Formats: sequence, structure tokens, C-alpha cells
Amino acid sequence: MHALRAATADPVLRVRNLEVTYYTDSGRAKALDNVSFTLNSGEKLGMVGESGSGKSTMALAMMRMIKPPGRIEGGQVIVGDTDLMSLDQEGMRKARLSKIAYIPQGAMNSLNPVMRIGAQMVDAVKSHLPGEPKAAIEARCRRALQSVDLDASVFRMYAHELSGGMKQRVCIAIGILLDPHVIIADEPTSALDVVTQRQVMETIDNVQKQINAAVILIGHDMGLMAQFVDKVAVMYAGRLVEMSTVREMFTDPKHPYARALISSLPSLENKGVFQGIPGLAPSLLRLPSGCAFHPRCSSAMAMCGTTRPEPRILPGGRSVTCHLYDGEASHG
Ligand SMILES: Nc1ncnc2c1ncn2[C@@H]1O[C@H](COP(=O)(O)OP(=O)(O)OP(=O)(O)O)[C@@H](O)[C@H]1O
Repeated sequence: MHALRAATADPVLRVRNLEVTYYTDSGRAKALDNVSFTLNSGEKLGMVGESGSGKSTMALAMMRMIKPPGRIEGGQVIVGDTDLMSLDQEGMRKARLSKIAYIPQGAMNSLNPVMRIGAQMVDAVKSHLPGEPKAAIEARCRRALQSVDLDASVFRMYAHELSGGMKQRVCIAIGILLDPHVIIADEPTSALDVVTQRQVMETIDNVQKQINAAVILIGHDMGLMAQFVDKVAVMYAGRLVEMSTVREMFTDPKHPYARALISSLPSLENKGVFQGIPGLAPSLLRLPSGCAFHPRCSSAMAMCGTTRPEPRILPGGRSVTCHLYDGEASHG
């Protein structure tokens, strides 16, 4: 484990036209609408957007863990050269943790309280490597603990003996047990104090470098993300409205929603002024016509109320889903 993979510029993850719908009693909610993006090995992507914009749905869909009333309606999630959507149940079970690992929201509170940390880690590996001797599995687990800067003694501890930050690091250690190519961490720092948040982000950064995985960090904290990720993806009402490098996103956001998000970040210059985004996030059951953001958009044009914009790749490679850029881009 942790043999350094060669850094490549080849995409290790290609998400193509991913679609998820929740069939609720009140109607159909398209929680993921034609989402596509790619990530290279070693790249870190921050995924942001208001609550309900589809970030967790995206993670669950990539893991094929969407439960009824939700349904994956289409699309591909290609890791290396395997489309996860084409695997049978057993193939997908094996792919989880070995090709793609998921650290869910609140994972640290889901550790089994009556099982030692080591036993939980061993269990996670066992089903993937049935022929592996116990000693080798245990050694693998101890190495994983070491890579997240936890003492070897944690192997024999129970969850209640650990701090929040330590528990979150255990979850990261479990996520990297089989050297996945892609790691998705859903709000890995929520409910932690700012110092611990930083440490957890640094831990993710370190393990990501060790195994050269592509990492997707889901979160709300743009400021914290900016310090750790390479690219930022902004979700709005189930669509990916912009994806650019972190520098482009912070210095020159293109989508009006991304611009509003960036300008609502507090700064010393506008101290005391809270700049929000007017209006409310729409219900997925009653999305506005055309571009779902148009009722809140200060740059909206007549066509925005009638015609849905499609994702476009701008010169330089960033992707934007907005009619403002219709003239200067190719379809994504
Ligand atoms: N089990 C469900 N049944 C019905 N609708 C659901 C279900 N889960 C999610 N949804 C719908 O999907 C949308 C996206 O939810 P999701 O949890 O992916 O958002 P999110 O961006 O991760 O939010 P948060 O930041 O609050 O975690 C929600 O607005 C909701 O309408």
C-alpha cells in the first residue's frame, strides 16, 4: 500500500451526463441533471453549493448508493477504464473502497461504539481481500493509521476514547485502506473546531499525495476549501453551473451564481456588510423555466427565462452553464 502512483495528466475520473431523480409523493425531483466533469490523478476538487443543490446526491450516485425513492436515470462514472455504472452488484461492491472511497457526512459519528477501531478496519478490508492473512491485513490497517498521523495504539481503542478530529482521521484511514483512485469526502470538517478542521484537511492533503488519488471535497466553507483544492465546482439546483481552477474561481468567477457566492464571502474591506444572494434556492419540484437561477440573477436576459443553458467549455478549459457565454464557447 501507498506505493507512489505516477502522477499523470490522464483523467482518472470521468463523470458523464449523470442523472438522478427522486420520485416523491409530491412529484419528481431531478436532483442531478446531466452532470459531467473530469478529474486527473492527484487533483483535488471542492464541490460547493447551497443546501439541497445536489452535492451529496452526486457523491451517492458516484458510489451507486442512491436509495429509493431516488433512482440513477443515466450517465457514466468512469474510474480508470471502468464504468462503475456497468458493473454488476458484486463488481460494484468490490470497486467501493478499492477504486472509489466515500467518507459520508457525519462518518465519524457512525463508527461502531462497541468494536475496537482496529476490528472495524480489519472488517472493511477482509471482504475485499478474502485470501489475505490476518497479520497482513492488520499491518495494512496500522499503516493506514500511521498515514493519517494517528498513533498505533488507536488500533486497540474504542471510538469514545478519541476526539472528533481523531475519529475523522480514522474514517479517512478506512477510506484509504485499499489505495482508491478516487476519494469523496462529504463535509469532512463540519462539527469540528477551526484548528481541527485545518488538521483534517492537511491529513486529507497528505494521504492524497501519498496515493496520488483524485479527491472530491464536498463542503460549504469556500474559504477553507480555497486553501486546499485545485479546482472548484459550483452546483445549483442539481446542475453543475461552473467548474474552474480555484484561482479562476476566486479572482474571476464567470457564472453569476458563482460570482454571488464569492462576493458574499466576508472580507476586511466590507466588514460589517452582509452581502447575500437575493431570493431563495428553488424547490426541485417546481424549478423555474429556462435557467433555474434566472429569478435570482442580476445579469438575467430575456432568453434565460425560456431557454435552458447547456454546459460550455470556455477557452482555457473551464466549464460554465450560462447564456452570458453563448458566444465565446463550445459545448461541453
Ligand atoms: N430521500 C430523498 N427523497 C426525496 N428527495 C430527496 C431525497 N434526498 C434528496 N432529495 C432531494 O435532492 C435534493 C438534493 O439533495 P442533496 O442531499 O444531494 O443536497 P446537498 O447539496 O448535499 O445538501 P446539503 O448541503 O444540505 O447536504 C434535495 O433538495 C431534495 O429535494
